[in-house]
Amino acid sequence: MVILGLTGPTGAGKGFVSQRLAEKGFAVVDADRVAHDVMAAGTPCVAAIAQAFGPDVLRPDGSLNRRALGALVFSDPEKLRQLNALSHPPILAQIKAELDALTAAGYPVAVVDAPTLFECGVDRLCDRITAVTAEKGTRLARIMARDGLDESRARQRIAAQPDTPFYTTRADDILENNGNIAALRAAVDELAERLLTQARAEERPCTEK
Ligand SMILES: CC(C)(COP(=O)(O)OP(=O)(O)OC[C@H]1O[C@@H](n2cnc3c(N)ncnc32)[C@H](O)[C@@H]1O)[C@@H](O)C(=O)NCCC(=O)NCCS
Ligand SMILES: Nc1ncnc2c1ncn2[C@@H]1O[C@H](COP(=O)(O)OP(=O)(O)OP(=O)(O)O)[C@@H](O)[C@H]1O
Repeated sequence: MVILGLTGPTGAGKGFVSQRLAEKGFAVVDADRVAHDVMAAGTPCVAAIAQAFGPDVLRPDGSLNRRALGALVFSDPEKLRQLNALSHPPILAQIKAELDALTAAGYPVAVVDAPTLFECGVDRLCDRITAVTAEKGTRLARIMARDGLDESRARQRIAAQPDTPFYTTRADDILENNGNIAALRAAVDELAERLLTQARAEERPCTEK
């Protein structure tokens, strides 16, 4: 199975790209969804987070108060490092397990959509990596609209992530998403064709010299 890692900074358009690849029939593992699963109420990860950050990061029902935790970690690099150290190992283990299951089920291509692909170590599971990028002002406007963030919160979230070259210098392909949705869709469809070609080449028995 060919594994494509999809990464890039917040608001660049990874979610749209992975949704389009899913429409094309590819299996998609959404690292944000996996993160929600491993940090659900009652998990060892949430217990460790509450111990490290205090009871205010929990709701009365024991679930994570994501807004409160986000406000803490996105304004303090040391706290973000601490959260990553607690959350990334179980996220990586769960993604690996899901990819193993997809391989066993015979999928030709799987896509992992992960904003922290490199930080989590998920890049080491991937055959190809595509970085989705867009200009900072565009990303700012997109996440303010999508997540209902005020401008300072949105800027804080962008500042908590590495700059664009961190992603582009480590990726095999770059999808620049500064245009309209139709342009992005066309670029994704072209990427999908290339992935299928690679998957077919891997499946071909080695009878040719
Ligand atoms: C801090 C948390 C609780 C905030 O939750 P909230 O629901 O408000 O935001 P959400 O998870 O949707 O994240 C919004 C965006 O922030 C960025 N982001 C998330 N985690 C990180 C991180 N560790 N480092 C840098 N950017 C991050 C991503 O672009 C993400 O899409 C949450 O982001 C979290 O638990 N992060 C640590 C786990 C992680 O790295 N998740 C990313 C998937 S591997
Ligand atoms: N080319 C585009 N034109 C207009 N809106 C766009 C475009 N690309 C993405 N969007 C919108 O911008 C928002 C951010 O895109 P998306 O959620 O795909 O980003 P992301 O890279 O997954 O971000 P995050 O890491 O924060 O989850 C979404 O509401 C999406 O619909």
